[in-house]
Amino acid sequence: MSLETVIDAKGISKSFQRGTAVLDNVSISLRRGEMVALIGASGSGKSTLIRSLAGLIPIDGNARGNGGSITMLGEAVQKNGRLNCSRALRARIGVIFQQFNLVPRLTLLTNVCFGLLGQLPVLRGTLGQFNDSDKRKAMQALARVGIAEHALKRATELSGGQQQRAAIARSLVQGAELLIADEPIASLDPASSRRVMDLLADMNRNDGLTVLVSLHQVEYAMKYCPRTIALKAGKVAYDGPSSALTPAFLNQLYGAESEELFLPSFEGQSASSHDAGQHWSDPPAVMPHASSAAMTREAERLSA
Ligand SMILES: Nc1ncnc2c1ncn2[C@@H]1O[C@H](COP(=O)(O)OP(=O)(O)OP(=O)(O)O)[C@@H](O)[C@H]1O
Repeated sequence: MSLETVIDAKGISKSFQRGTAVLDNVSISLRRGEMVALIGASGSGKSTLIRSLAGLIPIDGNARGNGGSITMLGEAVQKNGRLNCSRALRARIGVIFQQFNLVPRLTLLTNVCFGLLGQLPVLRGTLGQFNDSDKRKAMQALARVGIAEHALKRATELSGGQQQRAAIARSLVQGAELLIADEPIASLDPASSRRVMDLLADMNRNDGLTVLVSLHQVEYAMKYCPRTIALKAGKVAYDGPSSALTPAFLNQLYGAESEELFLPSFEGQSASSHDAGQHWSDPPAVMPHASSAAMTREAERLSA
């Protein structure tokens, strides 16, 4: 694997209101080819971090000019509160959202063609004039994600899982080198969640895409992502192998959210096993956010 750093965020902070830091001096870096999970309790700052990395919101700056920086694929996205993301750089970064961000009244084919905008002359792109070659690329991407037969349906006619796969197809035609996904499976059922995570893992393995994916469900982080970064109250609380996450640490990370879920199956696992980087011998039956019986069954299936 190349050792090239493709995400480099240094000392970034973000406050929406004066004096309330949602991100507090966060530094993370990802190397090309990694697949990394971003986890944390609700409100810990995962979406804010993803949106900052994608150059969708400005990070905080300060008068001294040393307010943190984000560099992606070797180019500055923002520095000390100033956004500076070029069109060319945006074309190299795919962003996947929980709510898919497709244009509802347009067909899947057209939505996927929008992934080509960064490669087309501005006028043709602005007018949405896609030629046969563009459409062929979009069809190939839709076939890859397994929904080619729905190409001419409007986005609204499809299930959440199918729409998310279309959003992934859009990143495929975009030719993104780096994919940042903000809770892409949060609104999907377990079967659709697996398909989406399988696709991200396939793009990571076979296309060499670097993937940063925020997840509510720790079991998916452990199953799909060799490395996990955990946020707690806007700070990095853990950055290391997913296999070394311990029940004790996760209980602490999720606090009240996981109190009842973790205790019975995680007794005997101590914080020291986390420190020593030991692995769970038996993955837990129930994970944070696994509030329904369906999710419990899913966790068991994934850990089989
Ligand atoms: N545009 C905004 N204006 C004001 N506050 C915001 C804004 N966006 C996020 N916040 C606040 O920032 C904090 C972190 O939100 P964020 O969405 O990043 O958390 P999260 O970890 O992604 O949570 P969840 O898992 O529930 O999606 C929350 O307290 C939220 O209310």
